[in-house]
This record gives sequence, structure tokens and C-alpha cells, in this order.
Amino acid sequence: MLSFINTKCNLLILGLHEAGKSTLLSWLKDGSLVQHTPTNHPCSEEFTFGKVTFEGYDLGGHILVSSDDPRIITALRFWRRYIPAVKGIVFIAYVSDSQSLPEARQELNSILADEDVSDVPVLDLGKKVDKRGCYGQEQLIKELGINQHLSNSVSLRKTMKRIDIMKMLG
Ligand SMILES: Nc1nc2c(ncn2[C@@H]2O[C@H](COP(=O)(O)OP(=O)(O)OP(=O)(O)O)[C@@H](O)[C@H]2O)c(=O)[nH]1
Ligand SMILES: [Mg+2]
Repeated sequence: MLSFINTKCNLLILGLHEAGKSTLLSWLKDGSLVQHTPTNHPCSEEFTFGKVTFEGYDLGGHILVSSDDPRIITALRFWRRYIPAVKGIVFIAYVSDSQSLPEARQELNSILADEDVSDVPVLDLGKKVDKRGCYGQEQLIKELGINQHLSNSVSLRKTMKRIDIMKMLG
């Protein structure tokens, strides 16, 4: 973490449509909780945490439709374009939407399996924990299939590994 001081630390905020990326980004920026329209284009916000300044990139979670390619592709797949400059990835999972978790699991695990970001810390954030019927931390880890990636640490102060912290935020 010390190496980030006095430099800007680029973070990728990823997640499926309506996971809560824009809400988190604006809250990190100025503490505001506001309603956002769906993010249709990549955007970024600067925010400071202690002595570290971050640039958080949000690619949106919408489906991209291409006349050349009939496959369904979510915008978050374009995270690869950003990796040369990225110091960390925040992956947001909507913990009260059991239907979206298999897709979130697939996207998250493809990032975790990618050798190009094998030394980039990934923070998985369970969002919307205020909603009824949401999964708890243990169950979310199981649903996302990330048990083998968890570091022993739940503190960002300790050495960062693939997933340093599983933090449940509302
Ligand atoms: N209950 C609850 N609702 C939330 C929370 N975070 C976000 N929301 C709501 O979820 C909806 C989607 O939030 P966004 O932040 O716009 O989601 P997004 O991931 O940016 O969505 P896209 O831009 O479409 O990819 C909005 O109606 C938010 O108000 C949360 O922690 N709890
Ligand atoms: Mg958004």
C-alpha cells in the first residue's frame, strides 16, 4: 500500500448490470447516495482514501449488442483494455439476486483465472445486503466459487493476495 502514496492508483469497478457500481463510485467520491441512470459508457471518478488518490473506472454492466457478433457480451468483459494501468479490481456482486450470481460467478472466475492479472488484488464486494433474503458472507463465497482464492487476511493492511477482503457493505 505504501507504494501507492503520492501516485494515483487506478481501480476497475466491475459487476453485472445494476450490481451497484455507480452508487458505490459516487459514494466513494463524495459520500453521496444518489440514484444513477444505467451506465452506458465507461466513466471514471477520482476519490481519496487516506493518503492515496484513486481513479475508479466503471465500465457499466450492460449488454453490448453488435450486428457482427450475435453473442451476448457484457460491457465488463472489456476490463482487459484497462489492465496495464490497473492496481486493483473491485468486483461487485448483488447479494440478494440469486439469479444473477451464476453469471457473476462466471465473470469473476474468468478474471481470477487470467494470468495477466495474477498479481492484481481483487476485492469482492457483496452489495445490497440491506435487501431481504440476501446471502451471508459464507454463502456468497460458496455461490461465487471463490473459496480457493481467499487470502487468510481480512485486512487491507496485510499483504495483498488474490482476494484480500470479503466485505459486506450496504
Ligand atoms: N437496496 C439497495 N439498493 C442499491 C444498493 N446499491 C445500489 N442500489 C440500487 O440498485 C440500482 C442499480 O444501482 P447502480 O449503482 O446504478 O448499478 P450499476 O452497477 O451502476 O448498474 P449499470 O450502470 O446498469 O451497470 C439503483 O436503483 C440503486 O439505487 C444497495 O446497497 N442497496
Ligand atoms: Mg452504473
